[in-house]
Amino acid sequence: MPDSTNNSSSARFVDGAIPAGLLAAVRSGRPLVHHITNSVTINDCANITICAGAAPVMAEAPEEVAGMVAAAGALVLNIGTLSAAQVEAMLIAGRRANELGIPVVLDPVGVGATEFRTATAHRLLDTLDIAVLKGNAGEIGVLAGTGGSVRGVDSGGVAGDPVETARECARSTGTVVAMTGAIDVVTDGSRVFLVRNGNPAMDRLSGTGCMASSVTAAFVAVADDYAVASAAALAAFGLAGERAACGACGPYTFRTALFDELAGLSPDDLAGHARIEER
Ligand SMILES: Nc1ncnc2c1ncn2[C@@H]1O[C@H](COP(=O)(O)OP(=O)(O)OP(=O)(O)O)[C@@H](O)[C@H]1O
Ligand SMILES: Cc1ncsc1CCO
Ligand SMILES: [Mg+2]
Repeated sequence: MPDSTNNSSSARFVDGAIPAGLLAAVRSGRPLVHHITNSVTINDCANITICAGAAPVMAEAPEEVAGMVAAAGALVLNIGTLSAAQVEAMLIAGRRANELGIPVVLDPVGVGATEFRTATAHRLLDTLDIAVLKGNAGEIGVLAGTGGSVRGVDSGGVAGDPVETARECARSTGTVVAMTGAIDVVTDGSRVFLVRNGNPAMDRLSGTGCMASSVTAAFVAVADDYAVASAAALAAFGLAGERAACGACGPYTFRTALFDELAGLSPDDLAGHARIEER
Protein backbone atom coordinates (compact mmCIF):
# COMPACT_ATOMS: atom_id res chain seq x y z
CA MET A 1 0.00 0.00 0.00
CA PRO A 2 1.40 3.48 -0.83
CA ASP A 3 2.46 5.55 2.17
CA SER A 4 0.27 8.67 2.18
CA THR A 5 2.89 10.68 4.15
CA ASN A 6 4.80 10.86 0.85
CA ASN A 7 1.97 12.60 -0.94
CA SER A 8 2.46 16.32 -0.47
CA SER A 9 0.37 17.48 -3.42
CA SER A 10 -2.02 19.21 -1.00
CA ALA A 11 0.69 20.47 1.42
CA ARG A 12 -0.43 23.32 3.67
CA PHE A 13 2.00 24.36 6.41
CA VAL A 14 0.89 25.56 9.84
CA ASP A 15 1.97 29.15 10.56
CA GLY A 16 5.21 29.00 12.56
CA ALA A 17 3.81 31.61 14.96
CA ILE A 18 1.55 28.90 16.43
CA PRO A 19 4.26 26.50 17.69
CA ALA A 20 6.37 29.53 18.62
CA GLY A 21 3.57 30.93 20.78
CA LEU A 22 3.20 27.57 22.54
CA LEU A 23 6.95 27.32 23.22
CA ALA A 24 6.86 30.85 24.65
CA ALA A 25 3.89 29.86 26.83
CA VAL A 26 5.76 26.81 28.16
CA ARG A 27 8.78 28.98 28.97
CA SER A 28 6.73 31.67 30.73
CA GLY A 29 4.27 29.35 32.50
CA ARG A 30 6.83 26.65 33.44
CA PRO A 31 4.11 24.01 33.99
CA LEU A 32 4.80 21.13 36.34
CA VAL A 33 4.83 17.81 34.46
CA HIS A 34 4.15 14.85 36.73
CA HIS A 35 5.63 11.62 35.36
CA ILE A 36 4.98 8.03 36.31
CA THR A 37 7.56 6.52 34.04
CA ASN A 38 10.17 3.88 33.37
CA SER A 39 13.44 3.45 35.18
CA VAL A 40 15.53 3.42 31.97
CA THR A 41 14.99 6.96 30.75
CA ILE A 42 13.59 8.70 33.83
CA ASN A 43 16.52 11.09 34.19
CA ASP A 44 16.47 12.00 30.49
CA CYS A 45 12.75 12.74 30.79
CA ALA A 46 13.35 15.04 33.77
CA ASN A 47 16.07 16.98 31.99
CA ILE A 48 14.37 17.27 28.60
CA THR A 49 11.32 18.66 30.43
CA ILE A 50 13.53 21.37 31.91
CA CYS A 51 15.13 22.03 28.51
CA ALA A 52 11.66 22.52 27.03
CA GLY A 53 10.98 25.15 29.70
CA ALA A 54 8.76 23.16 32.05
CA ALA A 55 9.36 21.60 35.48
CA PRO A 56 9.45 17.80 35.96
CA VAL A 57 8.49 15.72 38.95
CA MET A 58 8.69 11.95 39.10
CA ALA A 59 6.43 10.40 41.75
CA GLU A 60 4.87 6.95 41.71
CA ALA A 61 4.02 5.92 45.27
CA PRO A 62 0.27 5.20 45.26
CA GLU A 63 0.13 7.07 48.58
CA GLU A 64 1.19 10.41 47.05
CA VAL A 65 0.32 10.51 43.36
CA ALA A 66 -3.13 12.06 43.83
CA GLY A 67 -1.60 14.87 45.84
CA MET A 68 1.23 15.42 43.40
CA VAL A 69 -0.83 15.47 40.23
CA ALA A 70 -3.13 18.11 41.71
CA ALA A 71 -0.28 20.63 41.38
CA ALA A 72 0.62 19.60 37.81
CA GLY A 73 -0.16 21.05 34.41
CA ALA A 74 0.04 17.61 32.76
CA LEU A 75 0.56 13.96 33.68
CA VAL A 76 2.72 11.47 31.73
CA LEU A 77 1.96 7.75 32.09
CA ASN A 78 4.77 5.71 30.51
CA ILE A 79 4.54 1.92 30.72
CA GLY A 80 8.18 1.18 29.83
CA THR A 81 9.08 -0.77 32.99
CA LEU A 82 5.67 -1.63 34.32
CA SER A 83 4.78 -3.23 37.65
CA ALA A 84 1.46 -3.93 39.33
CA ALA A 85 2.14 -1.17 41.87
CA GLN A 86 2.84 1.30 39.07
CA VAL A 87 -0.43 0.43 37.36
CA GLU A 88 -2.27 1.16 40.62
CA ALA A 89 -0.46 4.51 40.88
CA MET A 90 -1.26 5.34 37.24
CA LEU A 91 -4.95 4.71 37.79
CA ILE A 92 -5.07 6.83 40.97
CA ALA A 93 -3.13 9.71 39.39
CA GLY A 94 -5.04 9.47 36.11
CA ARG A 95 -8.46 9.56 37.81
CA ARG A 96 -7.46 12.61 39.86
CA ALA A 97 -6.06 14.33 36.77
CA ASN A 98 -9.34 13.69 34.96
CA GLU A 99 -11.37 15.10 37.87
CA LEU A 100 -9.23 18.25 37.80
CA GLY A 101 -9.15 18.63 33.99
CA ILE A 102 -5.37 18.04 33.84
CA PRO A 103 -4.36 16.50 30.48
CA VAL A 104 -2.90 12.99 30.54
CA VAL A 105 -0.29 11.83 28.00
CA LEU A 106 -0.01 8.04 27.66
CA ASP A 107 3.17 6.50 26.25
CA PRO A 108 2.37 2.80 25.66
CA VAL A 109 6.01 1.70 25.48
CA GLY A 110 6.32 -1.82 24.11
CA VAL A 111 2.57 -2.46 23.87
CA GLY A 112 2.06 -5.65 21.92
CA ALA A 113 5.32 -7.16 23.19
CA THR A 114 3.67 -8.86 26.18
CA GLU A 115 0.17 -9.60 27.41
CA PHE A 116 0.73 -7.47 30.54
CA ARG A 117 1.68 -4.36 28.56
CA THR A 118 -1.17 -4.81 26.12
CA ALA A 119 -3.76 -5.41 28.85
CA THR A 120 -2.47 -2.44 30.85
CA ALA A 121 -2.48 -0.05 27.91
CA HIS A 122 -6.09 -1.01 27.14
CA ARG A 123 -7.05 -0.72 30.80
CA LEU A 124 -5.60 2.80 31.03
CA LEU A 125 -7.33 3.81 27.78
CA ASP A 126 -10.65 2.32 28.92
CA THR A 127 -10.55 3.73 32.46
CA LEU A 128 -9.04 7.17 31.94
CA ASP A 129 -9.69 10.11 29.68
CA ILE A 130 -6.37 10.22 27.83
CA ALA A 131 -5.61 13.52 26.07
CA VAL A 132 -2.70 12.33 23.92
CA LEU A 133 -1.60 8.81 23.07
CA LYS A 134 2.05 9.07 21.93
CA GLY A 135 3.70 5.97 20.54
CA ASN A 136 5.94 4.72 17.77
CA ALA A 137 4.37 3.24 14.65
CA GLY A 138 4.28 -0.35 15.88
CA GLU A 139 2.70 0.63 19.19
CA ILE A 140 0.00 2.72 17.52
CA GLY A 141 -0.68 -0.07 15.02
CA VAL A 142 -1.19 -2.54 17.88
CA LEU A 143 -3.61 -0.20 19.67
CA ALA A 144 -5.44 0.66 16.45
CA GLY A 145 -6.08 -3.05 16.03
CA THR A 146 -5.12 -2.77 12.39
CA GLY A 147 -1.72 -4.43 12.73
CA GLY A 148 1.51 -3.23 14.23
CA SER A 149 4.67 -5.04 15.14
CA VAL A 150 6.70 -4.47 18.31
CA ARG A 151 9.75 -6.36 19.58
CA GLY A 152 10.83 -5.29 23.05
CA VAL A 153 10.36 -1.53 22.81
CA ASP A 154 11.20 -1.27 19.11
CA SER A 155 8.72 -0.56 16.36
CA GLY A 156 8.51 -2.99 13.48
CA GLY A 157 6.09 -0.69 11.70
CA VAL A 158 2.42 -0.86 10.78
CA ALA A 159 0.56 -3.19 8.45
CA GLY A 160 -1.17 -0.51 6.39
CA ASP A 161 -0.97 3.18 5.64
CA PRO A 162 0.52 5.09 8.62
CA VAL A 163 -1.84 8.06 8.42
CA GLU A 164 -4.91 5.82 8.27
CA THR A 165 -3.54 3.71 11.13
CA ALA A 166 -3.08 6.77 13.34
CA ARG A 167 -6.49 8.11 12.39
CA GLU A 168 -8.18 4.79 13.15
CA CYS A 169 -6.38 4.66 16.51
CA ALA A 170 -7.52 8.19 17.37
CA ARG A 171 -11.10 7.36 16.46
CA SER A 172 -11.24 4.06 18.33
CA THR A 173 -9.55 5.38 21.48
CA GLY A 174 -11.06 8.89 21.47
CA THR A 175 -7.63 10.46 21.95
CA VAL A 176 -5.25 12.64 20.00
CA VAL A 177 -2.71 10.21 18.56
CA ALA A 178 0.91 11.27 18.08
CA MET A 179 2.69 8.55 16.12
CA THR A 180 6.44 9.15 15.96
CA GLY A 181 8.94 8.17 13.31
CA ALA A 182 10.88 9.81 10.49
CA ILE A 183 7.68 11.80 9.90
CA ASP A 184 5.47 12.19 12.95
CA VAL A 185 1.73 11.83 12.37
CA VAL A 186 -0.56 13.68 14.78
CA THR A 187 -4.32 13.34 14.47
CA ASP A 188 -7.52 13.76 16.44
CA GLY A 189 -9.29 11.44 14.02
CA SER A 190 -10.28 14.17 11.59
CA ARG A 191 -7.46 16.71 11.33
CA VAL A 192 -4.02 15.29 10.43
CA PHE A 193 -0.68 17.02 11.02
CA LEU A 194 2.58 15.68 9.60
CA VAL A 195 5.66 16.90 11.44
CA ARG A 196 8.67 16.88 9.15
CA ASN A 197 11.29 17.89 11.72
CA GLY A 198 13.80 15.47 13.22
CA ASN A 199 16.95 13.55 12.37
CA PRO A 200 17.70 9.81 12.00
CA ALA A 201 20.22 10.13 14.87
CA MET A 202 17.17 10.35 17.18
CA ASP A 203 16.35 6.74 16.37
CA ARG A 204 19.81 5.54 17.40
CA LEU A 205 19.34 6.54 21.02
CA SER A 206 17.14 4.89 23.64
CA GLY A 207 14.64 7.24 25.17
CA THR A 208 13.93 9.77 22.46
CA GLY A 209 10.38 8.43 22.35
CA CYS A 210 9.99 8.88 26.12
CA MET A 211 11.47 12.37 25.88
CA ALA A 212 9.05 13.19 23.05
CA SER A 213 6.22 12.37 25.50
CA SER A 214 7.67 14.67 28.15
CA VAL A 215 7.97 17.56 25.71
CA THR A 216 4.45 16.85 24.42
CA ALA A 217 3.12 17.00 27.98
CA ALA A 218 4.84 20.35 28.57
CA PHE A 219 3.10 21.75 25.47
CA VAL A 220 -0.37 20.29 26.16
CA ALA A 221 -0.16 21.78 29.67
CA VAL A 222 -0.36 25.26 28.15
CA ALA A 223 -2.79 24.54 25.29
CA ASP A 224 -6.44 23.84 24.62
CA ASP A 225 -5.90 22.21 21.23
CA TYR A 226 -4.00 19.04 22.08
CA ALA A 227 -3.40 18.04 18.46
CA VAL A 228 -1.76 21.34 17.57
CA ALA A 229 0.19 21.30 20.86
CA SER A 230 1.47 17.76 20.20
CA ALA A 231 2.56 18.69 16.68
CA ALA A 232 4.27 21.82 18.00
CA ALA A 233 6.09 19.82 20.68
CA LEU A 234 7.33 17.25 18.16
CA ALA A 235 8.45 20.04 15.83
CA ALA A 236 10.44 21.67 18.65
CA PHE A 237 12.01 18.38 19.73
CA GLY A 238 12.70 17.40 16.12
CA LEU A 239 14.29 20.76 15.36
CA ALA A 240 16.56 20.33 18.38
CA GLY A 241 17.48 16.93 16.94
CA GLU A 242 18.29 18.45 13.55
CA ARG A 243 20.55 21.04 15.16
CA ALA A 244 22.23 18.50 17.43
CA ALA A 245 23.11 16.14 14.59
CA CYS A 246 26.59 16.18 13.17
CA GLY A 247 27.79 13.72 10.53
CA ALA A 248 30.65 12.15 12.42
CA CYS A 249 29.70 12.42 16.08
CA GLY A 250 28.60 9.41 18.08
CA PRO A 251 25.24 8.82 19.77
CA TYR A 252 26.22 10.12 23.19
CA THR A 253 27.68 13.35 21.82
CA PHE A 254 24.41 13.73 19.94
CA ARG A 255 22.46 13.09 23.14
CA THR A 256 24.23 15.92 24.98
CA ALA A 257 23.70 18.27 22.05
CA LEU A 258 20.01 17.33 21.88
CA PHE A 259 19.45 18.65 25.41
CA ASP A 260 21.52 21.77 24.75
CA GLU A 261 19.76 22.54 21.46
CA LEU A 262 16.29 22.23 22.97
CA ALA A 263 17.29 24.43 25.92
CA GLY A 264 18.66 27.03 23.50
CA LEU A 265 15.75 26.88 21.04
CA SER A 266 13.92 30.20 20.89
CA PRO A 267 10.33 30.77 19.82
CA ASP A 268 11.69 32.69 16.81
CA ASP A 269 13.87 29.69 15.79
CA LEU A 270 10.81 27.47 16.02
CA ALA A 271 8.65 29.93 14.09
CA GLY A 272 11.16 29.91 11.24
CA HIS A 273 11.94 26.20 11.10
CA ALA A 274 8.92 24.19 12.29
CA ARG A 275 7.66 22.04 9.42
CA ILE A 276 4.12 21.07 10.38
CA GLU A 277 1.95 20.18 7.42
CA GLU A 278 -1.83 20.01 7.83
CA ARG A 279 -3.66 17.56 5.63
N1 LIG B 1 14.39 8.66 11.04
C1 LIG B 1 14.02 9.73 11.76
N2 LIG B 1 14.10 10.96 11.24
C2 LIG B 1 13.71 12.03 11.96
N3 LIG B 1 13.25 11.97 13.24
C3 LIG B 1 13.13 10.77 13.80
C4 LIG B 1 13.51 9.58 13.11
N4 LIG B 1 13.29 8.52 13.93
C5 LIG B 1 12.81 9.03 15.08
N5 LIG B 1 12.70 10.38 15.01
C6 LIG B 1 12.22 11.27 16.09
O1 LIG B 1 12.68 10.72 17.31
C7 LIG B 1 11.68 10.81 18.34
C8 LIG B 1 11.38 9.43 18.89
O2 LIG B 1 10.65 8.70 17.92
P1 LIG B 1 10.72 7.11 17.79
O3 LIG B 1 9.62 6.73 16.88
O4 LIG B 1 12.11 6.68 17.42
O5 LIG B 1 10.36 6.69 19.26
P2 LIG B 1 10.58 5.30 19.98
O6 LIG B 1 11.12 4.29 19.02
O7 LIG B 1 9.33 4.99 20.68
O8 LIG B 1 11.69 5.72 21.02
P3 LIG B 1 12.38 4.97 22.25
O9 LIG B 1 13.82 4.88 21.85
O10 LIG B 1 12.20 5.88 23.40
O11 LIG B 1 11.74 3.64 22.43
C9 LIG B 1 10.50 11.53 17.70
O12 LIG B 1 10.55 12.88 18.06
C10 LIG B 1 10.72 11.33 16.19
O13 LIG B 1 10.22 12.41 15.47
C1 LIG C 1 14.93 0.16 26.58
C2 LIG C 1 13.71 0.31 27.40
N1 LIG C 1 13.12 -0.76 28.02
C3 LIG C 1 12.05 -0.43 28.71
S1 LIG C 1 11.68 1.22 28.64
C4 LIG C 1 13.03 1.52 27.65
C5 LIG C 1 13.41 2.86 27.17
C6 LIG C 1 12.60 3.51 26.17
O1 LIG C 1 11.88 2.86 25.29
MG1 LIG D 1 13.13 4.74 18.03
